[in-house]
Amino acid sequence: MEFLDLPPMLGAAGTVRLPGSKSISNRVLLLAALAEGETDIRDLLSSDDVDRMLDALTALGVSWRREGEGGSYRVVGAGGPFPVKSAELFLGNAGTAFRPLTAALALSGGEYTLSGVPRMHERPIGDLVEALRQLGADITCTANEGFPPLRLKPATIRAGGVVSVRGDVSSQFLTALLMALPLTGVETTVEVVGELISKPYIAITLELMARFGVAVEREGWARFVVPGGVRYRSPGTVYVEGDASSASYFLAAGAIGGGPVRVEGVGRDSIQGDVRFAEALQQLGARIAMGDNWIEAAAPADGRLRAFDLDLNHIPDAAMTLAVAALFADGPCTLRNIASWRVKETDRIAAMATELRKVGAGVEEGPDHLRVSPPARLVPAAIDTYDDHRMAMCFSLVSLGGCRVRINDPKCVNKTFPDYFAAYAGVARPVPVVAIDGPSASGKGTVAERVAAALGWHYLDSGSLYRLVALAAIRAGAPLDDEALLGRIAADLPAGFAGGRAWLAGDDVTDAIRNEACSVGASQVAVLPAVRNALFDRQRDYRCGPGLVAEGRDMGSVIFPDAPVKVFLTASVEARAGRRHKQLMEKGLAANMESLLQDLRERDARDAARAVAPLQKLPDAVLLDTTNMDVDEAVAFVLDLVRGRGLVAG
Ligand SMILES: Nc1ncnc2c1ncn2[C@@H]1O[C@H](COP(=O)(O)OP(=O)(O)OP(=O)(O)O)[C@@H](O)[C@H]1O
Ligand SMILES: Nc1ccn([C@@H]2O[C@H](COP(=O)(O)O)[C@@H](O)[C@H]2O)c(=O)n1
Repeated sequence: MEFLDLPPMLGAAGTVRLPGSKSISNRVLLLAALAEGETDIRDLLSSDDVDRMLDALTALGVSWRREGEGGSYRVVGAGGPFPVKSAELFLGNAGTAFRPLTAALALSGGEYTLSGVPRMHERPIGDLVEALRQLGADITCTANEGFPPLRLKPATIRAGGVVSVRGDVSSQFLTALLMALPLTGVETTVEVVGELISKPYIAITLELMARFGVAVEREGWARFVVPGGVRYRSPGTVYVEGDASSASYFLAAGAIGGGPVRVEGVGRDSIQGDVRFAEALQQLGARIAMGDNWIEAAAPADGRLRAFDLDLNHIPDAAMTLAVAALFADGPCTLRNIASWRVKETDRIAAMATELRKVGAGVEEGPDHLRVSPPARLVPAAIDTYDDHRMAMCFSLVSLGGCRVRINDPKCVNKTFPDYFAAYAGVARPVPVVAIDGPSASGKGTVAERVAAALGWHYLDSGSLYRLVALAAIRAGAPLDDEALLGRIAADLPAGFAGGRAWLAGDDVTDAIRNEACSVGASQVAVLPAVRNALFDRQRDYRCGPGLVAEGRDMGSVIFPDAPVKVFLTASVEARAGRRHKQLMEKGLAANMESLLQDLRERDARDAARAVAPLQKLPDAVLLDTTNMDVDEAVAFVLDLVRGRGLVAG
C-alpha cells in the first residue's frame, strides 16, 4: 500500500489557485457534446473523473481536443443524440459521468453498455433507471436490479407528460434526467418524489442548461418543466469555476491553522452550492472574507473553533471537511441530514467514523448523522482512504493539530484534485527540524543541544535511545544479536528523558548508558532492522512545535527526510578521539588514546557499513568539518543555516 506521511504542522497561511469544479466540468462537457456548434471550455478540471467523461465522448463519436497545456478544450457538438450507436463504456467511479450519460444514451436510440469499478456497481441507480423506463427506455441492470452495470437498447421513447423521479437518494438522478430530456424535443414535466436532497447541485444543472439555451421552469424543488422544440446551442466560450468542494480543505486549514488562507477561483459569484461551506465555517467562529472570485478564512479571534450542530444537506461534499474540523472544536459537534454520504465513493458515514476514532475522537454514528467529540490530544494514525478522494483530503487537516498523520493510498485524490498534496504543502507550514548527523564524538550532541537551547526548540539525542536499548538488553541478559528479542525490547522500552537525565524503568541511567559496554552495545543493536523499526515512530514523536533539533546517524536520511536543515557534522578521527579523551578525563574516567581511536574506527565502520540507515553524508546535507573549529563556531554555523532558511526571525 502506498502512503504519504504528513508531518505535524505549525499552521497554515497563503493562497491556492483551485482546480476546476468537477461538477461543472462534467456537466459542461456533456452539454457541449450534445449542443449545436463548437464550445471552447476554459479551466476544465484535469482529473480521473473528467478523463472518464472525455474517454466516453470519444467512444460516442464526439470530437474534442485539448488546446495547449492548461485546461482549455474545444468540443465539437453533435447537435443532438450521440452519433455512435453502439459502444461499451467504462466509467470508473465517476458518478458525474455515469448518471448523466445513462440518461442521455437511454434517449439516444443505440445499443450501449455502461460499467465501472466494483464500488460503482454498489452505488444505486435504480431511481434513474425507473424514471427512464417511464419514458419507454430499454434498460437492463445486468448484475443486480437497481445497480450498474447497465445495458441500453434502442427503444421507442414516449416523451411528454409527467415523469417522476425520486430525489431523496441522489440529486444526480434528477440532474441526469433534466439534461437528457431536451434530446426528445417534447415538453416534459419532471416531478420529484420525496424531499430533494443537495438542491444546490440542481441549481448548477439548471444554470448550465440555461447557458446552453434550454431554460427549465421550476416550481419550488418538486416540479421541473423541460421545454419542447429546443436544442442545446453552444454559448461559445464557457469558463469553469474553481471547485468549491476542493476549496473547503484550504478554508478549513486557514480556520484551524491560523490563516489567512485564500482560495482563488470561487467566490461570491459562484454557482456552486459548496461555497456555503464558508458560511458554515463562519458559524464555527472562523473569520471569513469573500470577493467575486475568492474566499479567505482565518482562525477565530480566540483561536478555537466553536462546537456546532448543523443540518448539512445542502453541502454534502464539503460537509466531510467539517467532520474533520470538529476535531479542533471546543466541544462535541453534530453533522445532520447527511444520509447521502452512505452511497458515495464509499459509505462515508462509516468510513469517517472509523478514521476519526483512530485519531482519538469519540464518534456516534447514525443512519444520517455523525456526532464527533474532539479528543484532548490527537493521536498519530494511518488513515485508510477507501478509494475516496475526499477522505484523503479531509484527513490531511489532522496534521494541523501538531500531529503527524499517514494517508494511505494518497493517489485516490486523482479523482478530482491530482495536485492536492502539493497545494496543501504550499500553505501548511511543517514543524521545522534541524537534522545533525555524523560519526561518533564529532560533537553532534554538544552542538545540537546548544542550537536547540538558542532557538528554544526541542532536542532529540537519538543515540541515547540505542544506548537505552543496549542497556535494557544487557540488564535482561539478552544476546545483542537476537533481532526478534531486541526488537521487542526496543518496542516496549520503559525509557524516557526528563530533567536532562535519561531514565530506564524508573532508574537514572544517564551515566550508565555512556559506559564502554553501552557504547559498543548501542552500535551493535543499531544494525538490527527490528530495533530501528521499533524506534522509528518514537523518534518522530519528538517533532513538536516550535521546532526540533535532532542528532544521530540517520536523522536526515530516514527519520526526518523532509528536514529543511540537514548538517553532516564531522571531524578527523584523531580530533574526535582527542575530544573524547578530554571528555573522559574531565569526568575522572580512565582513557587511552590508542583504544579510543580503535573504538571510534570500529563504530564508524559498523555505522557506515550496515545495510539499514547507514551513516552517510546526503547530497542535501551541508558538510560541517569541525576539526579546526571550536564549539561556538560550530553552533554559530548551524544557527546561520537555520536563519538563512527563514525558519526563525533575525
Ligand atoms: N568543535 C569542537 N571543538 C572541540 N571540542 C568539541 C567540539 N565539538 C564538540 N566538542 C567536544 O567533544 C566532545 C564530544 O562531543 P559530543 O559528545 O557532543 O559528540 P557526539 O558526536 O554527540 O558523540 P556521540 O556520537 O558519541 O554521542 C565533547 O566533550 C564536546 O564538548
Ligand atoms: N540515529 C542514530 C543514532 C545512533 N545510532 C547508533 O547508536 C550508537 C550510539 O550513538 P551515539 O550518538 O550516542 O554515539 C551509534 O554508534 C550508532 O551505532 C544509530 O544507529 N542511529
